Amino acid sequence: MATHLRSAGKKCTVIGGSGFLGQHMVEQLLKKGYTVNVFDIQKRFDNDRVQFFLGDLCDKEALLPALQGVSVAFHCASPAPSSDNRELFYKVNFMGTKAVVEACKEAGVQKLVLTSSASVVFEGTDIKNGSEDLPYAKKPIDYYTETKILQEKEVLSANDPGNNFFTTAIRPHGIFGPRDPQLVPILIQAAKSGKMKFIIGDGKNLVDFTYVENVVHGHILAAENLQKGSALCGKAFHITNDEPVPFWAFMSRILTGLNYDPPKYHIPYWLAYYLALFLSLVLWLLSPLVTIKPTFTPMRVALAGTFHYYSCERAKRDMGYKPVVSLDEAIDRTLQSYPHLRRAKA
Ligand SMILES: NC(=O)C1=CN([C@@H]2O[C@H](COP(=O)(O)OP(=O)(O)OC[C@H]3O[C@@H](n4cnc5c(N)ncnc54)[C@H](OP(=O)(O)O)[C@@H]3O)[C@@H](O)[C@H]2O)C=CC1
Ligand SMILES: CC(C)=CCC[C@@H](C)[C@H]1CC[C@H]2C3=C(CC[C@]12C)[C@@]1(C)CCC(=O)C[C@@H]1CC3
Repeated sequence: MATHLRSAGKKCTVIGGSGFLGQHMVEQLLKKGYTVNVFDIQKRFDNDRVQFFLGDLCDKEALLPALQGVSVAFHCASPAPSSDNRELFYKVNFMGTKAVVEACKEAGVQKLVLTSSASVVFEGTDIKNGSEDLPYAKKPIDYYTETKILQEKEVLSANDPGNNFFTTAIRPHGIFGPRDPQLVPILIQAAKSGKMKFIIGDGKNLVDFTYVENVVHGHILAAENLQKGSALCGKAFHITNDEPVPFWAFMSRILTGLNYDPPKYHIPYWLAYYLALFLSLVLWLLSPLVTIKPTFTPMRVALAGTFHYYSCERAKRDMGYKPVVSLDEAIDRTLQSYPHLRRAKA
């Protein structure tokens, strides 16, 4: 059945709809004819076609009005990984997600699609073409990821066909695109302050970077294919660009595209890792006196210096997923969208 027919008359709620991914979700859902509610802790855009509900997702009572009459809820809210706030990650990603599940059931929502993360299986060592069958990380790279694991387990185990409640999780990796507040802005900030001189390791490690519209496409396909007896029920799916790329080639392309020099000196992976670890220890000791957010954390060094790319064969097979925007086109569109980060040529 054509997508526009399947989506006719569908009403959905995007929890976290004011965020980077959330806003792109809202735009595509509206284009596909959905009626869209946004539930978020803040309102970051205006759109007459969207009904906004402001509140904290940890509060079930606040969520309920946003879920009335809705058939699909997309849960893509999370504190930013860089907030580095243990209590907040636990409260929002774990306890809050329990509240989301409860509220969906109480409001009679039939489908819940969670935005998880491919990092739930990443322990800081190489993953090449990893499938969804990899076990959850026993030692997740940070506390954000630890709570993404708890969150994903909570949502997948809530799948309950007997009560007409179906759940699934999308695991994207390295989302980028227009309005992303993380990847490109952090990279350019690091370049501006002269920190992007070194390639960690030999620079050959392949990584997935996934264009935001492909991530959105995966979520919408998941919602449309999630039904009684489908292979999606209670399962997680990688959504990638299906074009793994050397981490440092990708970074260099963004840097040169915005008129910054690419990194050219190599530093051994373990040296970078232990330097970052030492730096975080020093900053932790100094934290009662001063708060400094380092650019290079052990987590970022691990992400920058290892292979970690994932197979999206399961999504292709079970929901007919195929990236809709190629990596080349995605990078061009992203570069175009950041004129304010472009360095004036000397
Ligand atoms: N960006 C990436 O590369 C990847 C992201 N993901 C996942 O994708 C999802 C979306 O990420 P992204 O769009 O980048 O994140 P954003 O931070 O841009 O968006 C998340 C939104 O959720 C809101 N939010 C946070 N806490 C609450 C709360 N307690 N109640 C209601 N709303 C809340 C945020 O508000 P505020 O800004 O005020 O906190 C923000 O508007 C997340 O679940 C993330 O874990 C997964 C893999 C990769
Ligand atoms: C080495 C350096 C300073 C690179 C700058 C880019 C990084 C800020 C990004 C490179 C890979 C990104 C990434 C995430 C955040 C931004 C990066 C570290 C996530 C941690 C975001 C949340 C997730 O669920 C997993 C992502 C993995 C990749």
